Amino acid sequence: MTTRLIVQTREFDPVEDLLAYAAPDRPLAWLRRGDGIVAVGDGMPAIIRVAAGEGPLRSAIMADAWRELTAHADVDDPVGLPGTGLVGFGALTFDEGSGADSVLIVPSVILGKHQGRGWITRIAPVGEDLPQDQPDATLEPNPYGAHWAGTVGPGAQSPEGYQSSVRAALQRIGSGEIGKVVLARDLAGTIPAGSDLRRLVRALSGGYPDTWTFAVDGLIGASPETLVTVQNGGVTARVLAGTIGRGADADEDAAASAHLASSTKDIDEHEYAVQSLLESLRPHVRAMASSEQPFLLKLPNLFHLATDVEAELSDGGSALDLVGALHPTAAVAGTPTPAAVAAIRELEPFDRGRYAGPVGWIDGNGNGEWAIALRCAQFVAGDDGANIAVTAYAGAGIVAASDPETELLETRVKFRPLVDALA
Ligand SMILES: C=C(O[C@H]1C=CC=C(C(=O)O)[C@@H]1O)C(=O)O
Repeated sequence: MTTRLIVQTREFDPVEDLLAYAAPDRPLAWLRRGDGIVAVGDGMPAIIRVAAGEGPLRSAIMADAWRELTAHADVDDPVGLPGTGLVGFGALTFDEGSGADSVLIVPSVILGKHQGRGWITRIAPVGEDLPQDQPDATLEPNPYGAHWAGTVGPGAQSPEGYQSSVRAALQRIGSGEIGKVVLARDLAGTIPAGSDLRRLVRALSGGYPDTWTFAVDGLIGASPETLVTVQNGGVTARVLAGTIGRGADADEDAAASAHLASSTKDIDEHEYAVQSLLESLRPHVRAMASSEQPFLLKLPNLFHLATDVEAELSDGGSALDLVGALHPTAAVAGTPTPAAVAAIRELEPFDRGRYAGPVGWIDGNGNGEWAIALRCAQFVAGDDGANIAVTAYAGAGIVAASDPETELLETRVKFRPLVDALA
């Protein structure tokens, strides 16, 4: 049966710290430089959950279910910005064969902020009171819980195992089977039961302001890479591939960035990622433009080669339709895609779950912002007060000129934001 929702958005004095209103144990948030959207409390009038085993259709099932939900929603939204009205927060698995499920969550209250404007959206099933009309309705910030620390160590893939997998990938590249493959490794550990996960979200968004910080169904991270953004017919994407760690001082830093900018290995790796995005995006857009040369994106822990792409949507698709068309790019899979995904299945001894999958939000007009879930960890609450399990992931693009030890070090640098924030 179709869920029918009633949705009301109103202007609201911009809130300084959106996260302070989120649920401590299961925050639902999308933040960049203090702007973004956050679910208040943990009410969820609708969840679209696509179970493992739906294969390549999972994003299409989700996009269709979202169209159905929006078509039957009664929306009162005089604010009319991207991210107002009906909004769902989503996280999809990287691999269509993953044992994890993909979700799109509609919260009952959303606080948003964009360039000095604030709003509040309230959502309820038709026939029920909107949240502000319920007897115990309040909108109070939740004080942050006590500081906590976690421990993480090697997961299913050890550092030595990772280097062996890189060597095996290099053989496949040498035989011509693949041109590029992105191989990841995992770290596993625990954090105390009852930890206020907003502390982690806050540390990531404060420490890495140029990233998109997300928290969706226990997947928490700060990604520097968008998969696709749709805003009133305009489409943008930021492609990243090619990485070097920051130097210890200004001279080392300048040398590192100069090395990256002229490294043919990294430029090749980057080009695979750009081409895969452009090819997949082209059928859905017009006036596609991207810079000839990548620029250097400077993050606190590393430099990336980056290319921004802009276009105009030509087929009326939603942000989720584009997510389905673009994922997985060669920034997280490789080239050619089917052979790279097959190599990942064979060479990584774990299920990526939602790591390197699409994470973001969509609104009732099809606008949305979707990142690639990088620099992240999946948190799973334990039963009966047991510790919360954490699995973190980081990968690196392997091309013909890759060196196993350098790639291992690169994953270490990519783990740093999360590992530091957990310590
Ligand atoms: C696969 C990851 O990063 C990708 C995104 C940017 C740069 C990358 C690289 O230089 O290898 C990767 O393609 C990761 O962070 O886990």
